[in-house]
Amino acid sequence: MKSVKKRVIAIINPISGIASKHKVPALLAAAYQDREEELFLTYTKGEGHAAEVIKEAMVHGLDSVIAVGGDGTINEIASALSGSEVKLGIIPRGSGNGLARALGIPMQNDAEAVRIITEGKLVSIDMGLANGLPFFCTFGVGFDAQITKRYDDASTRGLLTYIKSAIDEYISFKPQEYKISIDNHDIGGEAFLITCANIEQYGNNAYIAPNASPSDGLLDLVIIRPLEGIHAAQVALQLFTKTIDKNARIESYRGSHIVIERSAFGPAQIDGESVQMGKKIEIGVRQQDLLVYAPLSFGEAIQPF
Ligand SMILES: Nc1ncnc2c1ncn2[C@@H]1O[C@H](COP(=O)(O)OP(=O)(O)OP(=O)(O)O)[C@@H](O)[C@H]1O
Repeated sequence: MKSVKKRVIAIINPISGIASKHKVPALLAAAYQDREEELFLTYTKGEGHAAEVIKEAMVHGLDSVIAVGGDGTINEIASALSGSEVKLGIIPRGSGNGLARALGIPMQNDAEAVRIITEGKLVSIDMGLANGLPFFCTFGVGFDAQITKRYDDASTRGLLTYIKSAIDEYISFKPQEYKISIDNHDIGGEAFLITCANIEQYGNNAYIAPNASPSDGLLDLVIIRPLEGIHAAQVALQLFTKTIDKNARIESYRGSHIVIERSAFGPAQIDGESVQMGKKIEIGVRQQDLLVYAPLSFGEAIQPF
């Protein structure tokens, strides 16, 4: 009897990030040449295309999907795979690459990223939902949502464009009043930024929730109160030194049901993509809803040296 080969699809976003992708197809073809899986490759044509490709492929049977892109590409793919047995592999090619970094997938070593997919371990991660929209990294309103909107509207991509968007936004940004609750505990007040984090970072090693776990069935709620001058500079530094939790002006909570209410409809960010959302946003989490390939060392305690 002829055995049916397992099917793997690599989905490449041609516009994500700034690093070249032209060597990725040959690298994948070589890696899968002698394996029992059959490799297919496709380039996304725009928003929503990755999900269509997966829907169609699932009808014919699908073992895994390799995302070649950033957190937006991964969000579309992971949303389509969540709750299924189909596994996700990542070759980081975004601007921020938050999920890949949080899992310990290297940024500039494609051979190793591929080896993690073919020989790494599977981990099961949570999926957050903000008014029903899935996220795997972070969801936020306030300053992070405004920067994301600016970045999405910019004509260039990459870290420098992101930094410019942040500085331009900081000059005109006005904090808002919010009603917030987490697991029925009311918080509220004025905030510069509110982030619900499934993973520790936004991407680019900007650690907004240094102790977040992607698999605990909980989200870390981080509230940054209005900041000025030196305090803003201090937070920016602590974001990149993974010490934001040491700042007394920053509040952190952990839970599984968060409600954010604001005065008007406006921007939000979901895994670094800008969306518009209503006044009331309900955020929940589905525990361990997505299977992802990670390095064998993922999850092991890092020994101080
Ligand atoms: N061919 C295409 N043309 C334009 N946009 C596309 C195309 N294919 C996919 N997209 C969209 O590109 C967006 C950005 O992709 P992605 O988030 O992966 O990159 P990034 O923003 O550079 O990285 P990161 O999210 O890690 O910062 C996604 O929302 C996706 O829907």
